[in-house]
Amino acid sequence: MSIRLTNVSKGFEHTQVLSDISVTIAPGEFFVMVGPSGSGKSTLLRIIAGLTSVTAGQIYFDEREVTALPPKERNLSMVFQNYALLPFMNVAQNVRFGLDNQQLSANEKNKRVDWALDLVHLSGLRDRKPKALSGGQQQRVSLARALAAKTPLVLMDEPLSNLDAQLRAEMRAEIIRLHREIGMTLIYVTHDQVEAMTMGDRILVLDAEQIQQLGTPLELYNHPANEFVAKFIGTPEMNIVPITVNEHNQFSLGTEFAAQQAVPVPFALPAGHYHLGIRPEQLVPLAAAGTAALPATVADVQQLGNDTLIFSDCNGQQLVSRIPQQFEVAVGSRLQLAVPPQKGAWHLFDAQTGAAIKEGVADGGR
Ligand SMILES: Nc1ncnc2c1ncn2[C@@H]1O[C@H](COP(=O)(O)OP(=O)(O)OP(=O)(O)O)[C@@H](O)[C@H]1O
Repeated sequence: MSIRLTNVSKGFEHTQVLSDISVTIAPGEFFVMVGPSGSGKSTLLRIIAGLTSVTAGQIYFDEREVTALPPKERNLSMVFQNYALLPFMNVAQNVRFGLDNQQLSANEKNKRVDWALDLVHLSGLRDRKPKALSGGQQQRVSLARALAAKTPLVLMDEPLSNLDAQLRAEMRAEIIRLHREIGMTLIYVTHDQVEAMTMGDRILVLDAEQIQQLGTPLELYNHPANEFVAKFIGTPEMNIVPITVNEHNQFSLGTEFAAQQAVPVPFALPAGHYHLGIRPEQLVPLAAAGTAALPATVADVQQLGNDTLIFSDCNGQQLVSRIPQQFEVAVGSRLQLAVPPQKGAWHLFDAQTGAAIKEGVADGGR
């Protein structure tokens, strides 16, 4: 089922939450909506479900307008963060309960329950009550209940946020598998950018009432539309620092040109003030002092086992580097951070608006 929102806005009494949201979701897509707390992700999902009305705009399912339809007429199912299981029913009864709205024979309902429990690997626990299940198992029951209805659209609102890290990773893989097997349209809300990056065909980043960017995970990572997306996607977050470029194509960190810190820009960049974004993995120390390097002082080191994070100070700007190995360096020592020579590692943003500078400058006038 395809989903289309046109100019959807939503305000509550004292707050505007969504303004003019337009988006089309393709049939069978795994579509993730991500954003910080309070950005309106759940509100947008509830609008699609029919649980919250819009202030303006229209919603279409397969080109049929559903804006005014109640949830039970929209042919969808939902999975919530808190599982929403009924404590006095066992696992099989909870799954069957999700079929109550459907005109199916008792035999067909039994088959659906068996099928859904099998899908989530819970057939052996069908007689247990929810309180005798782990958090991950309870979440599996709520998944089974949503899947048993075989609706062409499934909505999930932070379904994994009550689980510990290991279970979360397991359930992530499980949901990806279920989506692949069943092929329903899946709209998934999370505030966790790792979930968004690893699960979604496309990601919609929501903030300040607006769509900040819509694209595939790697489009967002490699070409963030603005500083908000650049910082939101990726861990540790992208370094974004003010730079000043002079007429000799040299730059220094900071809002004023510092001649003693000047480093050549590896491509033509008009003089001016910018915000420069560099991913931590693209800002690694040079073995020896080089011409295109930023001198920095190590402020902190975090050994993660497989990676080392180095936090440093360069001309008053805080920077973080990620080195994909164990790396010994003392706090207080001096480092030369190599300026990445490839243009793709440079993310330039407008110093006032934070919008990515795409044409003519960062891409060298392509
Ligand atoms: N029924 C309501 N009445 C008034 N304000 C509401 C209502 N529901 C949500 N809001 C407000 O709308 C804004 C967005 O809430 P929403 O739950 O959609 O955000 P979210 O991005 O899902 O956040 P979180 O990640 O914290 O769940 C918040 O400021 C919230 O206080």
